Amino acid sequence: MSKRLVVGKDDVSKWGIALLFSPGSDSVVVTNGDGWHDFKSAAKISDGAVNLAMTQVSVLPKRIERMERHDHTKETLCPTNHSIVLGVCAKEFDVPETDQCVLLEIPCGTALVMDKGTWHSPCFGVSEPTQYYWIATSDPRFPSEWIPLAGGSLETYMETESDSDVL
Ligand SMILES: NC(=O)N[C@@H](O)C(=O)O
Repeated sequence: MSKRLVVGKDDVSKWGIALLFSPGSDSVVVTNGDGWHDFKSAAKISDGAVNLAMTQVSVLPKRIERMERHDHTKETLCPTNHSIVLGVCAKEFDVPETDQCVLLEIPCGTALVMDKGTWHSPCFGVSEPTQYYWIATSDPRFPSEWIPLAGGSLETYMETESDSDVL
């Protein structure tokens, strides 16, 4: 069974940066008002105009067969009401290699800003079907291509023991 790393808790710097929307996190700037708390990313999540998308997904277990990547844009993944999991492979690889892939869990209250070129699968719900937002520059000059994993598919499981509450 592939171990999952948890965004906001574990080191995910091979694939991007974690945003932890919580007081005391270096990844955000906090502003407080009467009945509200802002947690704004300390760094820009993009260097260009972006699109906002929502993807509706089923629950684990899922077998990940293919990944895509974008050399022209970072991509930010934001869970809504349930934690999500995806497979990633570092940008140094020409194709996604199964034995170099890692499963990342993105708990509610966090987001993952993937580096340009990071191989990634879609996300799936850890314990429920859910939906997540993603933010990236969509550019018809760079169409997305889903590439088969070299080395066979990646199995994902519902692992309740690692479902994380990082806030
Ligand atoms: N489904 C999903 O997450 N897609 C995105 O990663 C994308 O870049 O298309």
